[in-house]
Amino acid sequence: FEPISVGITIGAVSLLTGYLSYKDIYCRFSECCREEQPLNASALKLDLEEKLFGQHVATEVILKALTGFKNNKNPKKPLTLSLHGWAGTGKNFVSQIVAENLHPKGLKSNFVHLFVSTLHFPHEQKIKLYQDQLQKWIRGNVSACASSVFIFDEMDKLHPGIIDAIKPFLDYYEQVDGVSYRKAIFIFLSNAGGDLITKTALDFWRAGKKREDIQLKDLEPVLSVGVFNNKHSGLWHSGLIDRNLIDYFIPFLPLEYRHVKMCVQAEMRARGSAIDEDIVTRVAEEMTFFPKDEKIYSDKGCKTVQSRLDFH
Ligand SMILES: Nc1ncnc2c1ncn2[C@@H]1O[C@H](COP(=O)(O)OP(=O)(O)OP(=O)(O)O)[C@@H](O)[C@H]1O
Repeated sequence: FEPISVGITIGAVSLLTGYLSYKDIYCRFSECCREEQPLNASALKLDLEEKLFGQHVATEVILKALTGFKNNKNPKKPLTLSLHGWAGTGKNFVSQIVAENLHPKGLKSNFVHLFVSTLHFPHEQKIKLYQDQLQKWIRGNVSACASSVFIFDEMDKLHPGIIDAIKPFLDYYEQVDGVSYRKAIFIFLSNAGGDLITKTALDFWRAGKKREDIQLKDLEPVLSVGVFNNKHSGLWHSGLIDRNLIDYFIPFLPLEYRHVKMCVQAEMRARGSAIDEDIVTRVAEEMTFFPKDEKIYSDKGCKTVQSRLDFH
């Protein structure tokens, strides 16, 4: 044994463990960006299966997309998900679940950022300013935490100029101005294609087929007409689609009466109250359903369930 090198080794080891335990303690009290932390895929699966009702296609695609991306040590581009569907079908809700599974504080995390078009970018004449601010914001946040999550709600109302501003970050570049965006996740939410997704679900229902038999391949052509070739949609104008910058298009099906009931029950559970089936039925029956004759799908999805429950 050579006393000096043994001493150095012991010193180095204790410094390292000291640093690790310091980091552990620090991260317990203050939020840390744990970019190398693997995704707990079974926890995400359980969350989606237990909390998200009536969205078997979205559940499957989201699981596949996130596990694939997080298991890849060397992604070539950031993950971009585009969520489509009717109002109140769970697009924001899913983003929240995804965010919580990536960063435990979810939407409150310093590493998760939600933008709402009409709220954050309301004035068309200020587009240049918004572009500048948004680019700085994304650059700053990805530099601080590579696995940052950016959610853009109301994507169909987003000015194409704003989409242009995010486009360089979504591409296959190794770095943009010294920052790599390849571990970040971008989630876009929109109603674009919602009417055509509903039509497909309705065709299945009218043909006597089960909702659960609807597959992604049944909806892909629908999305391609409603979203990819819709010249009025911001997505089309921005060229995100023809440059293949969106990794997954995720359809959300319209919700039925039984799903609305499940939402009411979930809300009662969340409020810590016992499930009262009479109230569940009353709240669900107060919602309006379409089409006019069959009345199958809730026109607001589960959106107003929480406020309606307050009246009972
Ligand atoms: N599929 C679902 N499963 C469980 N709960 C749901 C589902 N869809 C909606 N909800 C409930 O309804 C609330 C409103 O839904 P959410 O905001 O996710 O709708 P959205 O699809 O984003 O609508 P919009 O397009 O209008 O923004 C959610 O917070 C959640 O409580």
